[in-house]
Amino acid sequence: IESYSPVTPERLASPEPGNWLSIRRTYDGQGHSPLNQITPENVAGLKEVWSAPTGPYQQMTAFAALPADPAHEAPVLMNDGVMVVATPDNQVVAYNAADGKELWRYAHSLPAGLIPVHPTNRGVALLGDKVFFATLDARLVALDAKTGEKVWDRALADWQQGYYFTMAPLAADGKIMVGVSGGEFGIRGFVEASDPETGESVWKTYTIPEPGQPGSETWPGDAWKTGGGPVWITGTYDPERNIAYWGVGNAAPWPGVLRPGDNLYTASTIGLDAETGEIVTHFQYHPNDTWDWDETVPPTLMELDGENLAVKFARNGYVYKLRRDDAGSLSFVEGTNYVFQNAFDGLDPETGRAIVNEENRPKLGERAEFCPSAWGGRDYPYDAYNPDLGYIFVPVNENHCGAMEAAEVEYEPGVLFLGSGLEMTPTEAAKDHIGAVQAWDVRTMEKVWQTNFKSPMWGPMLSTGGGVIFSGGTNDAEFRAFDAKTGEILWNKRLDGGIMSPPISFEMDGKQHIAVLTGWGVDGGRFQGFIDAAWGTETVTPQGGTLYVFALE
Ligand SMILES: O=C(O)c1cc(C(=O)O)c2c(n1)C(=O)C(=O)c1cc(C(=O)O)[nH]c1-2
Ligand SMILES: [Ca+2]
Repeated sequence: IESYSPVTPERLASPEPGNWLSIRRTYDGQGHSPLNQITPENVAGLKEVWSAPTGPYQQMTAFAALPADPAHEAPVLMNDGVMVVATPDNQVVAYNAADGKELWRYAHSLPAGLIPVHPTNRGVALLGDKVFFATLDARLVALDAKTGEKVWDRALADWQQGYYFTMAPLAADGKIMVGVSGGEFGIRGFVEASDPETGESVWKTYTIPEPGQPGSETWPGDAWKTGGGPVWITGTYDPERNIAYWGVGNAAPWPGVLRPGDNLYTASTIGLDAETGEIVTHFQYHPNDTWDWDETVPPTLMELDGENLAVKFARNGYVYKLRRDDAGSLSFVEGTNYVFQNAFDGLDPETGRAIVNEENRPKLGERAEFCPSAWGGRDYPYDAYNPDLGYIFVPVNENHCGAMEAAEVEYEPGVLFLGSGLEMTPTEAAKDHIGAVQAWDVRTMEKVWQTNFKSPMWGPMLSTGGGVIFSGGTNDAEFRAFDAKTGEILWNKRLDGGIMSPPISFEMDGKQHIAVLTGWGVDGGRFQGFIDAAWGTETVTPQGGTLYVFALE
């Protein structure tokens, strides 16, 4: 690449309307493009401009206990005509946005014996003249953005002990931050910041406190050492207060009865001082997680009517409106369930603490049923926020329940540390629909519309200034445009594979474009597998693996 526009901190904090420089475009996680040429009136005229296969996968061993196909979950980033994307098998590819021509490709070599439980990658971070990505063998890699050549590469944890990376790094405050996966292996989760030039560690903050640290009193004995708390979705960031908000996943092993206590900071949002890594605020969605409800998606940040807010659709089936005070501390405003949920009796109206229904809580040697299942009201796929409307759009799955029966389990490094089986059963109402997109008005915290799909919904959302939202996510490989105000489907096109990656919007030659990647698998595929098993059906969704670009003619 001859001319590459360096990605400055200023550009990351305030990207040009025509570019998409970080995975949700802006640090607040809104997934919103201000471009407004594509409108409800003209979106039906959207046509493919070009498409490019991301190429064959490197060989990866399948996870025999719970097989899954690799899935594209990375958005393509757009920087002044250069597009960069990461593939599920840890390749990074740069394309010319004008014609889809491949500019360079980097293939990270994965060690023999690696068995990815979640074979995916959620994208790269751009900073300066480098591209950063985090690998399934727990390394952080820096590439030269002009050539794709490796600049440095460092192991942040030991993959043989069950640590791995699936998230896109966060480039903020002159650092590259990344959180670690491995909640199903009894890891001790962390977020680590590295120096972009040298790769050296700047700070490392564990999500599970050790004895003596605040929150350690919420863990019995040595349980903190293997307590889980993975962080596998990129944090949102408030540049003004220099706080990054990260979501912390499930506690390990799964059944809460094996580790009595609140188990901070599992199933929480934590706010880290980007300078030091210090935990400056936290909000726990449910104490003593026992449902594998990773709360890893960070809250979406917005300023509305002069208030700094954070809205979180939790995997536990409740939506939370939180306030961020002048120091960036989180406090509960209100919350309600957005799908049917019978694990809680409600939320404490003052604190937002979940009031757990003890009857449905998994116990030792006794099967307990709960709704929604472990995959929750929503899983990984991002919501998006339209600041003009004050609406937030969230992909959900409902009408499915789970069950667990707790059993004692011995920790062994690098071996699944679950303490329960995993069940998922669609309910009678699932015959009508499982997946849906919901729109909520953040002012009133009321649902404005809901558009249902018979299929599960595993598609991250894109919001645009023209009042059109885009997503895939269903097992029929359709890519759709919806009216942001009503939820009406305005346009749809079947692509070469199911879509689990976030669509983006960018400008080229004065024209608004939409780009998205196909690539179906990981937990959306597993979830479909459980439905097929319950109903005796066989759903085949093409795998895809192609980058598509669309524009009006
Ligand atoms: O505990 C963990 O470390 C961990 C990691 C991941 C991941 O890194 O993708 C997922 C999950 N858990 C998980 O529970 C889950 O439902 C899930 C879905 C997906 C996906 O890509 O669709 N990843 C993950
Ligand atoms: Ca998990």
